[in-house]
Amino acid sequence: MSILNTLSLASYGPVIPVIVIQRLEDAVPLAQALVAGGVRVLEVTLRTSCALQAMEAMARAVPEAIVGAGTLRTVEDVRAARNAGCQFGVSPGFTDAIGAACIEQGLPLLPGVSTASEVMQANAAGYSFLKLFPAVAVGGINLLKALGGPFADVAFCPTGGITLETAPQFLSLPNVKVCGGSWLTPQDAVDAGDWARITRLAAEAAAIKR
Ligand SMILES: O=C(O)C(=O)C[C@H](O)[C@H](O)COP(=O)(O)O
Repeated sequence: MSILNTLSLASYGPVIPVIVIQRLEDAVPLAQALVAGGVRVLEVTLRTSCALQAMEAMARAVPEAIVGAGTLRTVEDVRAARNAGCQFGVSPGFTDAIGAACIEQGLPLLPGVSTASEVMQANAAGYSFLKLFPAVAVGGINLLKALGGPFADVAFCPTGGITLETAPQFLSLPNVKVCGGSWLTPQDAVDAGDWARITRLAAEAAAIKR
């Protein structure tokens, strides 16, 4: 399945889990656990050395999963994510180089921004669905409401500091289509192979009303 634009990712559910894979062998059971809980869009951060292999393994073994690469920081990261078969990319911030590389290589990008100037820079490069990162630290709900004035046509995926309890407040804003968060995949649960707990966390997140 190919995703035409990143905004369509929001149609799969209210939360995109931000995943850090430390051990390659955890990748497939973790993806299976999230999908079993009703969460299909998975952002795997490029923060670890096995991340690219983890994405490939998830995409191959769990066809219901829509696997994307997070933490894209360079043009090389974009190329690597594309080669690993990722269906979308997410960057913590925005540069014209990342924006252009994703368009050139056909990788739908959810670029990160945290200021009005960065929103304008991303818009100028053709992006109007943006990750607000780190969402809570840069102003959270108040910032999103304020950005909704001048940027009424821009949609956001706030990520950074959001929890199961606070996600509904974010999702009630007209310019928030989906939230990102790492709370669905706590490191201690992954380390312990507690996939049932991750399925429960995924099911709770998938059930959030928006
Ligand atoms: O690694 C990346 O690419 C990031 O952009 C950072 C993550 O999106 C946030 O760290 C998730 O935030 P928490 O849900 O507060 O853990």
